Amino acid sequence: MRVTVSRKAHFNAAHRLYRSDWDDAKNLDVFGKCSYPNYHGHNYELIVAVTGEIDIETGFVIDLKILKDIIKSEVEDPFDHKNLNLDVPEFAELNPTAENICVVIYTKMRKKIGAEFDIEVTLYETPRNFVSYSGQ
Ligand SMILES: Nc1nc2c(c(=O)[nH]1)N=C([C@H](O)[C@H](O)COP(=O)(O)OP(=O)(O)OP(=O)(O)O)CN2
Ligand SMILES: [Zn+2]
Repeated sequence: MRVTVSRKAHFNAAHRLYRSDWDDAKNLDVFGKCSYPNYHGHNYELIVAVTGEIDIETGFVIDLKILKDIIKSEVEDPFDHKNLNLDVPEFAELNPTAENICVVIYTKMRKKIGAEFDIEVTLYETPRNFVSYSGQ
């Protein structure tokens, strides 16, 4: 019997969507207002879902305190109140779209959470725009 345990988190961050090998006009055409040169912010909402067997002794799939601490150290501390393009090394050469941010977070989670667990990361960039990744 596999059960899913989820933890919500949030971070505020600035970004700009653009490709340095495109001129400003093409960036504006493709990425719209998210390509504006002076950056802009989003209130990102994150859900990390961990699926596994319930431990007979504890009744836990995973201790939510452990999940909370992993999300804090891997996502909140490095991303919150940062400029993703300038401050976060993973996005130095990677466009910080919601899709790419979601995959980066999944990869960081995957390194910290045991292989016996399945993980799904859902990232809301706005209340109506969200993406999910589960390593497929
Ligand atoms: N596939 C993607 N498309 C877009 C992304 C993305 O990351 N992946 N990002 C953006 C913008 O950064 C942003 O998410 C869109 O902002 P906005 O249009 O303001 O979104 P809203 O939900 O506020 O828009 P409403 O029209 O009010 O619903 C664009 N595309
Ligand atoms: Zn944006």
